[in-house]
Amino acid sequence: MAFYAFQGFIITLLVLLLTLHILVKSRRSKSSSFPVDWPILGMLPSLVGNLHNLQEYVTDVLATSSSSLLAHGPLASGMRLFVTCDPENIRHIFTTNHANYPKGEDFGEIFDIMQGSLFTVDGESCRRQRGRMKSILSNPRMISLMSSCSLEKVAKGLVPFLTRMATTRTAFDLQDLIARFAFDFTVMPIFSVDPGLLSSEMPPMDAAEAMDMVMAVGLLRQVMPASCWKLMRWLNTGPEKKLAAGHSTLYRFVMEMMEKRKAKNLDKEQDTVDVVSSYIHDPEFNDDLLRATLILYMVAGRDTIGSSLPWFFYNLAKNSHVVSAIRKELTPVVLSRKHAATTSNDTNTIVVFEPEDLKALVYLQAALLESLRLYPPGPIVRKTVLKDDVMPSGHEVRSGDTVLISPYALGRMESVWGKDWRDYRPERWLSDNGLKLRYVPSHKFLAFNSGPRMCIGKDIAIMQMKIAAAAIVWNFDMEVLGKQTIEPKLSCLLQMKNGLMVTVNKREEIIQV
Ligand code: HEM
Repeated sequence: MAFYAFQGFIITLLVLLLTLHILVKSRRSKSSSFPVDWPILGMLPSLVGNLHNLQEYVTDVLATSSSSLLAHGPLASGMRLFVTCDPENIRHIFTTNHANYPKGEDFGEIFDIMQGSLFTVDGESCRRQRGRMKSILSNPRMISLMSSCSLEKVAKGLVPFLTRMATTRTAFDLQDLIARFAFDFTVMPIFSVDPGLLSSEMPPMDAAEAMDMVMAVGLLRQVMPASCWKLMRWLNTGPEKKLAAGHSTLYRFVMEMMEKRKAKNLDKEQDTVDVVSSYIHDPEFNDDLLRATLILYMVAGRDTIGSSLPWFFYNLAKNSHVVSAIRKELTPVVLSRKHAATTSNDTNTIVVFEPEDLKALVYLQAALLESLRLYPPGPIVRKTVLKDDVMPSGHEVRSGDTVLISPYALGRMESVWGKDWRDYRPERWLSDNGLKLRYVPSHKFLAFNSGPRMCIGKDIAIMQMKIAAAAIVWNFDMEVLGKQTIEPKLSCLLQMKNGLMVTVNKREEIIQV
């Protein structure tokens, strides 16, 4: 037994060293021309060699493999991967035969900070926790609280900051700003406490950075043989060491928020509506499960919206006609407000839009969805195979195989979106007369997942993004600085590796009445 453990350790070590060697070489050469499956080492060298460019690499490989392929891990690892972005396979995996494709037990190990919460479980536990979250997130008072938190942060945080940057003509990192904004408005309805990342002091973002670390190391843990990352965790080295520090930071953050919430004596009040109040008296949610669930709420809202909006503004910066079309759609809302107002006829003041103003705006929604097509916050989804099965594409998968589905590649397949898939074109989401949103099935547009594990917060998310997008687009002109390399970071979250430096100008003479 000890001999086999030692042998396993040596093989893992060798694979690790070889992998690091290839990584260093490929960083120097910037090459992405490895074959997918190597003898003995399987797909590991090509994966590691293309880590700097992973999403594009997976997209290229899938585009040249009829949207699906089987690959192998190193010989000793027994790892088999099925990678796909074929809509028919996606429908099969997420809906028709979804019981055969759970997240799997190792998913809970990979995202151990949320272990036991809905994010990591399947089966009965998933059914119960999902039902609970659905009822919390469909409560009109919760929806209204979440919208008002975003609105407050737009009016009191985002807009004053942008006005300052416009007045002083200062360039800033939009991704950093949105990260602060999304962190605050996500945490507020969970704990009834404003963490204040988007305030004039711009405090350090330790907890937000720890969440980024969970997602970055989460990706490495998904593509590496488990023995590799577990060895690094045991040795407390490399990314695993940083992750351990990130976990401590997040635990501390949740504890601090709970203390601040407690000091407000909210649990004595009957009508408290925050997320904590929905769980705190439930004996099923012991301290660990409660903490994991609260972190899941933070991840679900902050990570997704925080990484979507920078890509949205990046797309707008390259497509000024879309900016004009959004402003055209917003104009009647502003005019009707102006006509309703009796005291002011100043057309140049800042306008912040209420959820009711924005519900019916289909072009703005289409522009957001089109950005999510090209830049889905979760670029890779992982499932495991329970029983041997045959995919609609004809590929055979075996019990224990890992399935990787790429929403990033799916949004870029010519076979799904046509020859103009590269173009950012909100019109593809609209009916011919432009008045209604077109129905696009979720197995062709996977940004919000598909089937029984579909995102529960989709409508809330769209509203929160509309609130921020409308205020920024209406009140400011934005320009992306030249000479930046805009590319995805290596993470489960599609963030920009180097941020997004922009300048803004306050719009003048917005409406000629
Ligand atoms: C742009 C915004 C958003 C996108 C693109 C998005 C996307 C997704 C995706 C892809 C999943 C599946 C994750 C997985 O199973 O691994 C998911 C699940 C989930 N989302 Fe969202 N989400 C967004 C915003 C939100 C917001 C604002 C909330 C809460 C207010 C939310 C709540 C949830 C919950 C609770 C789940 C877990 C469902 C389950 O595991 O069964 N999401 N979301």
